[in-house]
Amino acid sequence: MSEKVTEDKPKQSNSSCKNQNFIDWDEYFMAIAFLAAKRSKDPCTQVGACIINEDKKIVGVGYNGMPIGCNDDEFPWSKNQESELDNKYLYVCHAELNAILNKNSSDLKNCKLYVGLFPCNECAKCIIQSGIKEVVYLSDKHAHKNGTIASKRMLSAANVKYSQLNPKNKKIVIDFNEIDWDSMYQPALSPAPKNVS
Ligand SMILES: O=c1ccn([C@H]2C[C@H](O)[C@@H](COP(=O)(O)O)O2)c(=O)[nH]1
Ligand SMILES: [Zn+2]
Repeated sequence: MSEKVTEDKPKQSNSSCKNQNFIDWDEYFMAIAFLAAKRSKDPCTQVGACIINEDKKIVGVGYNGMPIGCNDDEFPWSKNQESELDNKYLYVCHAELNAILNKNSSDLKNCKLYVGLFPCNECAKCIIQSGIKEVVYLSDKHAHKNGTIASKRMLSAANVKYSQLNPKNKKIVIDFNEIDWDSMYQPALSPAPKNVS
């Protein structure tokens, strides 16, 4: 199975009547990162990450969650408890780390990572060591924090490019009913079969 990697700009309408309402590659991979984030049990911040190779094939997806075997009903999700041991930070695996560890290819050399939030310094180290060469992120809300500043220093030193995505589509809705729309709302286009007993 291999789909053709095509130019991702929606073209002007032409006689082929193809759907003009498709999302571009960046939006597609970022949306997959966001969909993965929906699996996160973190009540405050759900982060997802999606890694693609040079052929635009997805080679890893992950979200922030407790390590395997660490029950996410038992480990804490708080962030403001007095004891550090009662807060999530010492335990939770970050989305980028999970996406890297979930890889389904032999290595991640020259891959590109899409992530909702700019990677922290610990994730930056994993990104660099894995061979990923580019990071595309959406939010840089922790830009002022030392962790983010250190992360950017390391990524730049290691020649890992990073850029903020400004998606054309600010919202992408997934509606499971859509698959039946042609028959439900356009009966004239798909008339009921004749002579069906
Ligand atoms: O690079 C990162 C940074 C953070 N995360 C995860 C880790 C935590 O589950 C949340 C951050 O929680 P806050 O309540 O917003 O402090 O985000 C990540 O996956 N990747
Ligand atoms: Zn991180």
